[in-house]
Amino acid sequence: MPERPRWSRAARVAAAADVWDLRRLAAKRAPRMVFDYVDGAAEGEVSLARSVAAFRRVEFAPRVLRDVSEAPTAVEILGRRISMPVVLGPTGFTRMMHRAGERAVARAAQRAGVPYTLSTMGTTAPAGVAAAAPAGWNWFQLYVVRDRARNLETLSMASEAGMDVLVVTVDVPVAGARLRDVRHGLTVPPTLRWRGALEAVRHPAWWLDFLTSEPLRFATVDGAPEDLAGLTNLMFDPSVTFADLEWIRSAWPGRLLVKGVQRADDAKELAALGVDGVVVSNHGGRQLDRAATPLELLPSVVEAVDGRSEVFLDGGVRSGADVAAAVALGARACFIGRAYLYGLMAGGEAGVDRVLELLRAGLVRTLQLLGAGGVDGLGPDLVRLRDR
Ligand SMILES: Cc1cc2nc3c(=O)[nH]c(=O)nc-3n(C[C@H](O)[C@H](O)[C@H](O)COP(=O)(O)O)c2cc1C
Repeated sequence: MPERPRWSRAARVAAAADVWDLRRLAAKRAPRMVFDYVDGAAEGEVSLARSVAAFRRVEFAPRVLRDVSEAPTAVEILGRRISMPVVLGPTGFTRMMHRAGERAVARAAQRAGVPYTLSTMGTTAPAGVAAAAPAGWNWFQLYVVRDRARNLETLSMASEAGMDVLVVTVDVPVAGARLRDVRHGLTVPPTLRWRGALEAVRHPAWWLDFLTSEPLRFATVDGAPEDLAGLTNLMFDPSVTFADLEWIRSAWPGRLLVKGVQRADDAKELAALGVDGVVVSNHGGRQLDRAATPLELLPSVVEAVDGRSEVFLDGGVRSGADVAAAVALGARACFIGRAYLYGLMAGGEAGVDRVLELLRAGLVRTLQLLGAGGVDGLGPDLVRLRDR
C-alpha cells in the first residue's frame, strides 16, 4: 500500500501528542458553531475554566525506588473489570460532530475495554449502539422528560439493547445559557444559511459528510431538534425530586448512577437511598456557571458517601495524569466528554482511538513516575491540591 502523505488527516491524528493537539485539529475540521457547541460552556464559562485549571493545582508526591516495571491500569467498577478508570460519558448529537457519531465512539470504547454511555439526546438508537459494539459495556443516560410514559419506553429500549447501567443526569432542570450557541444562532441540525456559505468553503469535508449522511435526529425522544435550549425547556421535567429516583429504580433492572452531584450533602442523601454510584459533575460547566469545581469537591463527596456508593468524577479531564490525580483523590473512574469529542471531530473513530491511547499511555507513565505500581496503588498521599 502506498504510504499516506505525512500531512493527511489520519497522519495528523496519529501524530497528536496530547488531547489539546486534537482539539486544535478539531477546530480546523469542524464548522465554528459545531466546534463551539462542544468546546463552549454556560455564561462566562468560569466553571469550565476552573475545572480544567483545577488539574493544574495538582501536586504529585512521587515515591522513589519502587519497582514500577509493571503498572496495571485495570480497575473494577460496579462489579465489573474495565481496562482503565475511564468512562466515555454521555454527549448529545454526537453525529453532528462526525457522521460516524455514537457508533464510532462505542466501537472505540469497546476496543479500549472501557464503558460508553449513550445519551437520551443521542442521534443513534440504543439498538444501533449495541449492534456496533456488541462486546462493549454500553450504558444509557436518562434525562427525565415530562411525559413519564415516554421515560419508561426509553428505559425499555436501553434495557432491551443490553444496557445494564443507567446514568440519571440531574443537573439540567432547565437549559443552561450557552452563549456561544446563542451568538451563532445554533440550530440542531446546523443549517447552512447565508453566513454559512463561507463556512462551507472553509470546512468542505465536514459539510459534504453532513449533507450526504443520515439526517440528524434524536433516536429516543420526539421532537425535531432545533433551538436546543427551547427544546430542553419544553421536554425536560423541572419538577423531578429525590422521590422520583424510586420509580426510576423500580423501572430499571440494572445499576443506577446519578450524574451531576455538586454538593457533599446531596451525595450523602443519594448514598442513603442506595444508588450504586454518584458522578461529581457540573456538566462540564454547561449548566450553572460558577458551580463547584468537581476535582476540588471530590474529597468531601468521597468522605460523605463513605463507601456506600461508588464515586465518579467528570469535568476538565484531558490526560492520563488527570485521571491518576482524580483516582488518587478517591474517584473510582473519570468520565470524559470533550476529550473524546475533540478526537471524534478531528479524525472520526481513529480520533477517539487516539484519545484513549493517549489517556492510557499517560496514565501508565504517571503511575510509574509516581511509584504507585498500578491504579490500585493510588491514594491521597500521592497527590495534593496546591493553593494556586
Ligand atoms: C457537546 C456535549 C454534549 C453533552 N451532552 C450531554 C448529555 O446529553 N447528557 C449528559 O448527561 N451530559 C452531557 N454532557 C456533559 C458530559 O457528559 C460531561 O459531564 C462533561 O462533558 C464533562 O466535562 P469535560 O467535557 O470537561 O470532560 C455533554 C457535554 C458536551 C461537551
